[in-house]
Amino acid sequence: MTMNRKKHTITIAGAGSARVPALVGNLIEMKERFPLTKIIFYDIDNERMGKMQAYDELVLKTYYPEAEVVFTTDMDVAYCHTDFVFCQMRVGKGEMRSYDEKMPLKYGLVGQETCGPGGFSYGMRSLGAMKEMVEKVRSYSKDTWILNYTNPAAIVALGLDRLFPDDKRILNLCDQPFSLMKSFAKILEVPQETLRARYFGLNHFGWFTDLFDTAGNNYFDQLRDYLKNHDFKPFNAEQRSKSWLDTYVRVNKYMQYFDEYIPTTYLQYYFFPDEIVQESNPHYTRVDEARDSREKEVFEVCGQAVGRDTMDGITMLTNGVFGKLMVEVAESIAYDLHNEFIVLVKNNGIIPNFEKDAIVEVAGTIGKNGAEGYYFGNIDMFYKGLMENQYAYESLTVDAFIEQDYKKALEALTLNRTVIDPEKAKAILDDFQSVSKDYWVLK
Ligand SMILES: NC(=O)c1ccc[n+]([C@@H]2O[C@H](COP(=O)([O-])OP(=O)(O)OC[C@H]3O[C@@H](n4cnc5c(N)ncnc54)[C@H](O)[C@@H]3O)[C@@H](O)[C@H]2O)c1
Ligand SMILES: O=P(O)(O)OC[C@H]1O[C@H](O[C@H]2[C@H](O)[C@@H](O)[C@@H](O)O[C@@H]2CO)[C@H](O)[C@@H](O)[C@@H]1O
Ligand SMILES: [Mn+2]
Repeated sequence: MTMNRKKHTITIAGAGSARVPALVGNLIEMKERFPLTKIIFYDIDNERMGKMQAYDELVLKTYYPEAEVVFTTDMDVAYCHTDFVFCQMRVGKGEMRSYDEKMPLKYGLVGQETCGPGGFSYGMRSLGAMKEMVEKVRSYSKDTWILNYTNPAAIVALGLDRLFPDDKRILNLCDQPFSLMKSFAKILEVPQETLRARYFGLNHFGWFTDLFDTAGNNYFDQLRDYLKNHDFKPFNAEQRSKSWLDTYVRVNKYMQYFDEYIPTTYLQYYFFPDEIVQESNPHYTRVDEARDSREKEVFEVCGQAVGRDTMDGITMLTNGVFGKLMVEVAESIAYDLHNEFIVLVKNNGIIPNFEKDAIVEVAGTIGKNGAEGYYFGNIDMFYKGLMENQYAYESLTVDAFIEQDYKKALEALTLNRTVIDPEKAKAILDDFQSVSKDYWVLK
């Protein structure tokens, strides 16, 4: 189906991500909906990006010959002339994620990529590189859209809003609600494309409050009853690592206590930290599992393309979540479609009885001016208390980064529901500081 839409240039920042080959597949699948003239692959690590370059080049030469393809480690080449930045850096890479996930376990604290003390340390790292990226992009253009996956999205989104308050072309994304809705669709045996949700919270700290389809059929009570009586499995359970399968099942545990709404998988770290710590292996955490599964599989497929000039016998990778969401968001902006997504937006009264400056995660639409959240209304005391505490942690973390303020960092960690104890907060903060000198400094 030829749509003759305006063509764009995109820059993939963090192109050494093991998720990028599948993102390229999504771009190929959606070339009529979101056509491109040029794709710039940018990373600071040429060796890592190089592991996938032969594949990226071959699959695009085969299925997207009209697109110009550039690989670079030069920030200026990456950002000087581009319509969209698809940003997915892992600042400090797996090496630092390993510290994020392992060091807290020494103190009986949750070790996780985006939540708890690991999320604090990761947020401090990401804000530095993200600030540098935005400044570089904006030194060339105020019009380039920055679509960002770089985590922890909660800290990055709030920090960039504080650092660039007038920049209206930065949009932070999370694929978790989109991914969970795919799993809900499979459970309910309905097409995901027709499903719509209502949701509220902060990033990786929220709840589904409704689920219905475009024909007006409501599925929320049916889904909630299912999840109270059956193990929750992801739509792609057969492809997921054990730690993710365990994560999904803990949603059932949460709902044995609180079943008004359906929680994101990430809330478990704040409700069952001790159990999760007990089940954690301080020598082998999610980063190791991801390296030995997703990364290993992707690098193996990409390795098949080295020296080849056809894709014969080589699978084209795609991803029904990460890459698909990013491209659909870019499409909705580029052509002002106002499609519905779960979006990260400034509260500003969407939840009237919650902090107006918080970045909340709610249902909404995306068009040429970015994301607009649907009005949600007041939230009950239980959720308000949880979110105000979490927002205070997020806000103090951003302050600690901007002001290089040790005391605010300690306050942030002490507030975090997975830490609480100031002795442990100080111990983990000092440990993280000792390994983070290349990324952040506190005075
Ligand atoms: N928001 C979401 O819901 C969501 C979903 C999935 C992944 N992510 C995030 O996306 C990012 C990528 O994760 P992954 O596992 O796919 O990637 P990865 O760890 O496989 O690779 C990340 C790449 O980023 C590069 N990088 C680091 N600093 C950079 C910088 N300053 N400029 C350019 N590139 C830089 C690294 O060299 C590496 O090649 C992470 O932050 C991850 O947490 C977010
Ligand atoms: O542990 P990882 O590196 O495999 O994934 C961490 C990310 O997990 C979430 O995204 C998941 C998504 O929720 C899941 O269903 C599947 O589709 O993979 C996605 C990653 O592409 C979460 O939203 C991200 O913030 C995490 O970084
Ligand atoms: Mn996410």
